[in-house]
Amino acid sequence: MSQSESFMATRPLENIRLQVKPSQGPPPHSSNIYGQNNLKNQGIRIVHAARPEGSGPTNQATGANFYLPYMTNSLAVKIKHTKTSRGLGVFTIQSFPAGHRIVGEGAIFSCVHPEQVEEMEWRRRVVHRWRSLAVLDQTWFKEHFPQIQYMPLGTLELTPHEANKFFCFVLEYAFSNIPRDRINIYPFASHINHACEKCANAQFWVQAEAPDRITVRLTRYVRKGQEIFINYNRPSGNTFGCAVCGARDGGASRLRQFWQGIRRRAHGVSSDPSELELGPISTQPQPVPVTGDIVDSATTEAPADAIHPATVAASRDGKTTRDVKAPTETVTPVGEANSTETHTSSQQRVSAWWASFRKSRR
Ligand SMILES: C[S@@+](CC[C@H](N)C(=O)[O-])C[C@H]1O[C@@H](n2cnc3c(N)ncnc32)[C@H](O)[C@@H]1O
Repeated sequence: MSQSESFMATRPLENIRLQVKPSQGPPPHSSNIYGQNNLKNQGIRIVHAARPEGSGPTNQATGANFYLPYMTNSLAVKIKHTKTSRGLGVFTIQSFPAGHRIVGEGAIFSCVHPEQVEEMEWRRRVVHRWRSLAVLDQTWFKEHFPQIQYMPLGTLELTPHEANKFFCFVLEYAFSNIPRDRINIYPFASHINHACEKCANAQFWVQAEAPDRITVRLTRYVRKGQEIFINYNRPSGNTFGCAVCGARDGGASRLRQFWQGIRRRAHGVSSDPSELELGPISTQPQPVPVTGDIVDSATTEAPADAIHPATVAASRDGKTTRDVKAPTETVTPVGEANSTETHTSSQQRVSAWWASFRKSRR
């Protein structure tokens, strides 16, 4: 037996985890996570890279015969590090007016909605979905989302740790489609960070029908280099606050409101929502969330062909409640209730004392 044969005999191929070297840079037809596109300077925008003839489609959502939809927005926005705990974010490459459609793109990863199947079955399908991606797609996905850099390439089994991290990633980055049967991850939209309703400078819609394309529109004028924010609109709130004013879902103290005002002005945002320069989409029906961590901002009034907001987050047992109000920035000043109570009781004490004083004088 030759040396290589003995190696194969003792270590069957399926038990060997491939040692994948870091790539030497993005493939020439794609952009890296910073939105740099080699072809951009030549004025060429590659939307889809064709699959080799005869190979099956990668994208289950669209059934289209292409590898991942590559950067379609690299001339309008770029992904870069926010230099904060938020990690990456989406920034404009030039100034845009309110109402501008800043992102319009197809999903790069699509799988069954967690509400549709049992948890274990959902997990199984998500892993299967990853393993069935072409290696080129997996590589691109990993380069684009640093959170999944640890994922093995090809059809290798995931370790329980890798699988768990991947589930969390999918739930954190995916948007639900409107029938709530699929969730999708998008190249740019899934990198947009959260801000409260007042501070978000964009809104998002997911197309009503397959292929679940997402559209992000600006709700106000955005200067070159500013970060794009959408409101995740999760009824159960986020573990993080608004990226601009720091407001937590569900309210802020008066002091926090004061700082919110200052920070908003520093970001060029009017503190009075009525003064905001709103784009045409502000006339769309307001988002309606669902209970649990899963947010679907679809409204019953939306036209049949409307595209509208829908985000998926962590929980999988949320039920749809279409009349729940979106979390608003209702502010309960700290200590106000107590001070009112104190004020009332001291008034009562004074009048009681006055009554007894008058009685004693009689
Ligand atoms: C859909 S991803 C957004 C892109 C992400 N920042 C990245 O690095 O790729 C959602 C994650 O971004 C982070 N994030 C989004 N908005 C945030 C905010 N306002 N403050 C802090 N972290 C935020 C949270 O970690 C959240 O789980």
